[in-house]
Amino acid sequence: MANVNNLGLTLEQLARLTVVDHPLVQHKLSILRDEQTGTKQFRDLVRELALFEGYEATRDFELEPVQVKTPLEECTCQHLAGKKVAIVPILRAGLGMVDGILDLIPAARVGHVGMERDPKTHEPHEYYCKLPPDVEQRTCLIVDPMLATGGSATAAIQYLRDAGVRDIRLLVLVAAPEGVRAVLDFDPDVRLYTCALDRELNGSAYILPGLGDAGDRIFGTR
Ligand SMILES: O=P(O)(O)OC[C@H]1O[C@H](OP(=O)(O)OP(=O)(O)O)[C@H](O)[C@@H]1O
Ligand SMILES: O=c1cc[nH]c(=O)[nH]1
Ligand SMILES: [Mg+2]
Repeated sequence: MANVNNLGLTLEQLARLTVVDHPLVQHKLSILRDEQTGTKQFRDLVRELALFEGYEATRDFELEPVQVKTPLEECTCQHLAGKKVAIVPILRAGLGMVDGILDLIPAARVGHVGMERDPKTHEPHEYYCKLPPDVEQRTCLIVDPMLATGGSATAAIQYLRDAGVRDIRLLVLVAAPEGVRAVLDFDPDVRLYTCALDRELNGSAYILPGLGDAGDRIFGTR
């Protein structure tokens, strides 16, 4: 696995990278990587890991005081200060992470960005995009289990920037060093969350050790 200190990132870029290394996350990720893990369990784990990661990626959401009357007395509590959120899965594999985040933020809107990598050039091709009409007022959580070359993620970030979105956070489960550098170099403000920093890409731009093709494993299309 890669070490966060050996990625050649600047201190400013390091501050925008979070590796979610909670023991439960690492345990679930090990099962996800296992080639013996079947479609149903794989899909369940992607959803659960997205929930854990969403918890970390929303840690700085602002609160405001609210008065609550318990059965015993009134007290001042905190509730979310009305932050509006959009979840933006990169199709297909990103769809697997949507429900886990919706479990945390049920009022979030969902936009879709359809990208497919060309198997030879590894360049992403956009085939579908649909965002909520007020997306520029929302914090956007782009979700995709895999960050390999970074081509798909940077194209999705550019699409959201063109739509006027200011607060963009990219949530992936497994990242290659190449993809981490590409994303943090590409956009000076995006924040990146990953559960694992893997070693490298192979000649077909698949992540090593990785978990194979996330889309095929989620949807059983291999
Ligand atoms: O960082 P990159 O080099 O762009 O690679 C990562 C992308 O590749 C995979 O999608 P894929 O194109 O296989 O589409 P799918 O989700 O429909 O399987 C993955 O889910 C990412 O979107
Ligand atoms: O390892 C990889 C790279 C891209 N897409 C995947 O699904 N897996
Ligand atoms: Mg795929």
